[in-house]
Amino acid sequence: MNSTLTPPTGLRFMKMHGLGNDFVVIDARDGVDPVTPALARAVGDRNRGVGFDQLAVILPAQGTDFTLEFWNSDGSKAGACGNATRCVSDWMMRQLGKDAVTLTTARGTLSARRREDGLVSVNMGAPILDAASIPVAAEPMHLPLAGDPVAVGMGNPHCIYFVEDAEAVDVAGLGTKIEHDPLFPERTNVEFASLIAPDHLRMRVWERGAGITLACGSGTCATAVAAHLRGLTGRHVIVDVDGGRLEIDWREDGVWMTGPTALVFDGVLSPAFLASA
Ligand SMILES: N[C@@H](CCC[C@H](N)C(=O)O)C(=O)O
Repeated sequence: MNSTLTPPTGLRFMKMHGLGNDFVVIDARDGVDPVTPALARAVGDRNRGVGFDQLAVILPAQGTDFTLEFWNSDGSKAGACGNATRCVSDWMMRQLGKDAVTLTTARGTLSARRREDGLVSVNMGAPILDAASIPVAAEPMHLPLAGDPVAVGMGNPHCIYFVEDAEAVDVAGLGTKIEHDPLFPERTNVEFASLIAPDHLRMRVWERGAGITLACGSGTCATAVAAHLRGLTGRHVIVDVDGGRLEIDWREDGVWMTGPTALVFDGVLSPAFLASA
């Protein structure tokens, strides 16, 4: 028997995605958190590992139903990941036999629930609009950069450009440049959005630590907040991203994001792979 294909022991994982924003999820509630930056990079390698945009680790509850931490495929940590939060919350709701859960993340306590249409909503909390907390070294509503972008924090930093045609933007070229702009001491995610109607946006994204992704939940929330603050939209918007459609509702109690979730497969990282990571 080939021990690499059928390891006697190893590390179990699930593969999930929300609108093509894909995740490896490790349930570490019963043991120690196994993830290091090197392991995150190795698992995130789409040729030699499993491949993901983000790695989500479920950790023991801390006064909520569970704790969730996030890694990017470059081995950096992220304070928020909206789509992974929706996907893991959906799985946890099924595990716990509930239609709503609360979770602890680096940005605080979040809540999620299943809607009657089967889509999963998460309250991503209030947007962060003060420069020091985003963090960004300028006035967030009008950054001193060509194109007049807005900075918004959702537990992670976002730099949002409103453009005539999001399809025409060189997302990789501009995204990598802005991600590393000195205005952002912790780097930034970068969104390019165009207005379709006062309740409808088109958005493309460059994610800090992951590059172009098909969707970014926190980025979609940040873009909806920025669009409303700029007077372009109301507080409820549909956002078309490369991987599909998200619904954002900025309410009194926080920014709610709703969309589909998918569990694709589960598997085991072999001892040989873990030893080489
Ligand atoms: N895909 C995510 C965001 C993931 C984290 C981001 N790349 C960061 O470093 O802040 C989402 O759905 O929110």
